[in-house]
Amino acid sequence: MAPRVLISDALSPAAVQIFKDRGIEVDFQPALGKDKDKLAEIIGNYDGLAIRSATKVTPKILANATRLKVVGRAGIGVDNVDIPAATAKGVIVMNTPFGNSITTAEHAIAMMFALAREIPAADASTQAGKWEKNRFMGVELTAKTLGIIGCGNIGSIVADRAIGLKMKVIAFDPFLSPERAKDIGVEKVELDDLLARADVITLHTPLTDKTRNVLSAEAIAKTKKGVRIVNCARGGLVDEAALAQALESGHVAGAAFDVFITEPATENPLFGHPNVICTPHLGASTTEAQENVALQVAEQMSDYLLRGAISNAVNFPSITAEEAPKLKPFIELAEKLGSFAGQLTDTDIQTVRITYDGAVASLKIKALTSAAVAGLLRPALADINVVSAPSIAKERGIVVEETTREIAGDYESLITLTVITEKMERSISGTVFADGRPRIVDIKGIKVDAEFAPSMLYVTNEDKPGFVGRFASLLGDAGLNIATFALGRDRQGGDAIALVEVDGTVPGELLAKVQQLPSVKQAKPLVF
Ligand SMILES: NC(=O)C1=CN([C@@H]2O[C@H](COP(=O)(O)OP(=O)(O)OC[C@H]3O[C@@H](n4cnc5c(N)ncnc54)[C@H](O)[C@@H]3O)[C@@H](O)[C@H]2O)C=CC1
Ligand SMILES: O=C(O)CCC(=O)C(=O)O
Repeated sequence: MAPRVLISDALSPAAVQIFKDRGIEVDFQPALGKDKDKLAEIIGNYDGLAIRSATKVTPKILANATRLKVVGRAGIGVDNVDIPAATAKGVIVMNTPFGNSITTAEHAIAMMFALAREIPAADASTQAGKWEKNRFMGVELTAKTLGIIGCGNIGSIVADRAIGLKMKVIAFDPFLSPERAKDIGVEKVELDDLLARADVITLHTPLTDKTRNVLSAEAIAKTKKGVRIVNCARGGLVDEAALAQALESGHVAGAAFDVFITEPATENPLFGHPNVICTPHLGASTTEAQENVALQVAEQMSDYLLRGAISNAVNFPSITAEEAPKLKPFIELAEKLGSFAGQLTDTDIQTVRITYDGAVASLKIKALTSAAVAGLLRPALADINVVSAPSIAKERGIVVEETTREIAGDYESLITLTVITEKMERSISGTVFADGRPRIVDIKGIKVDAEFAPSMLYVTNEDKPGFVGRFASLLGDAGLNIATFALGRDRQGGDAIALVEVDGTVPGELLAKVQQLPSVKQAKPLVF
C-alpha cells in the first residue's frame, strides 16, 4: 500500500507534486492546522504529516497518530512540534534547516532599514496626504554597530549583508568558534558587551530555556540609549512588556518584530507604539523560500517513507539513501540480538554494551544501537521503535555503551550485545552473511551458528550424554517438528546450548517437561 501524507498547512503546492511523483498519496488541506479537533480525528489515516507553523503537533494529536512515521516541518523552528512526545511515539521529526535562511535574513535587514528610516509611518503619512517631510528624520546605518544574538545560519547571513552595508558587526553566541567569527568577519563578544555597544540588536537564536527573555528588562536596561531592536527569530526572546516600557521612556528608539510570544498576535504590548513596526511572522514568506522548503520537505519525507533515508531529523541521526540499504540487514541483526537478550532477561537492565567489530563499525552505529535497544526493550514495551528507544532507555536509567573496532576478527562484521543486570551479565553476538540474513554466532562465549526463526526454543544444559535424544523425543512426542537444530558448548562436559527452530509455538506443558530434563538449566521459547 502506498504511504499517505497529509499537508495540514499552507505549503507551496510544489510539495504536492513531489509526493505524487514519488508515488505517495497526498491530501492537501492547508487550513487544517488551525482545526486541531479535526486534525486529531483524521491523523490516524496518515504515515506522514507535512506542516509549517500553524499546525501544533501536540501529545493529543500524536496519541491518535497510530500509523504516523514522520512529521516534516517546511521551515526551521520545530517549536510547534512536541519533540519528546513524537520521539516517545517513534515518529521522526525533520525540518529544512537552510531553505528559508536567506529570506529570513533579508527580512531582518529590511526591518532594520524600515526602523532606521521609519518607512511604514512615513508611507502611511504620505499616502494620507500629509507630506510631513520634517517629521521623519532617520539615522544612517553605515558605521553603526549591529549586535547579533545567535550567529548560526541566519545570523551569519545577516552579518554578511550588514558588513556589505559597512556596519561594524559584533555577535554573542556561546557556540560560535573564534575561527568561524573571524571567517565571517564578526567580533565575538559577551552579551553585556553587545548590549552596551550595539546601535541595532537583531536576534537569531531558537527559543530555548536559555534564550527565553535573553532581552529581559534587566538586559534592555544595559543597552545603549537610542538602540533599535529587531526580532525575526521567535517570540519570547524579548520581554515584550519591558520593551514597551523602554520604548515609552525613550530609552529604546524603535523595535521591529516579526514574531510574538502569542501567535497569531491579535493584541500585544508593542502594538500601537509609534516606533514599532510589526509583521505577521513573514520572515520566511517569499516565493523562493517557500518553494525551497516545500520541495525539500517533500523529498525528505518521501525518502524516509519509501527508502528509509533520514535527513535533517531533529530526533534521529541522518541516514542517506545510499547508507539505508547497507544498514538494513545490520539494523535487523541489532534488533534481533536485542530481542534475543530481552526475551531472556527478566530483571531490571542496568547497562547495555554494544560492540561493533569490523566493517559494521564504519556504518551509522547510532541507528544500530537504537535498533538493538528497541529489540531489547520490546518484550516489555510493545510500542517501542528505533526512534523512541534511546529516550525510553534514558528515562529508565539504562546506560547504553557503544564500542567500535574497525579491525575484523573471525567475521567481516560482528555485533556483540551485552546486557548487565544486578544479577548477571550476558553477551550474544551475531553477523550478517553474504545472503544478507542475520545469524547468531555466539551466546555467552559459546560458538553456535543459527538463524533467527519465527519460533525457537533456547536451552542451556550441562554437556552430558543423552540430552539431545531425550530432548528431541519430547518434542517429537508433543508433535512439534524441529526445523533446524544448533548446538554449542564451551568444553567437553561443560556448559552447552541448544538453539532449536520449531514449526509452531512451544506448548507450556512441553516447556515444563524440557525444563525438568536432567542436566537442563534453562529452557525458554523465543519468537522473532
Ligand atoms: N521569522 C521567521 O519566519 C523565521 C524564524 N526563524 C527562527 O530563526 C532561528 C534561527 O535560525 P537558524 O539561524 O537557521 O538557526 P541556527 O541553529 O543555524 O542558529 C541558531 C544560533 O543560535 C545560537 N544560540 C543557541 N543558544 C544561544 C544562546 N543561549 N545565546 C546566544 N546564541 C545561542 C546557536 O549557537 C546558533 O549559532 C530559528 O530557530 C527560528 O526560530 C527561522 C526561519 C524563519
Ligand atoms: O513557515 C513559516 O512561515 C515560518 C518559518 C519559521 O518560523 C521557521 O522556519 O522557523
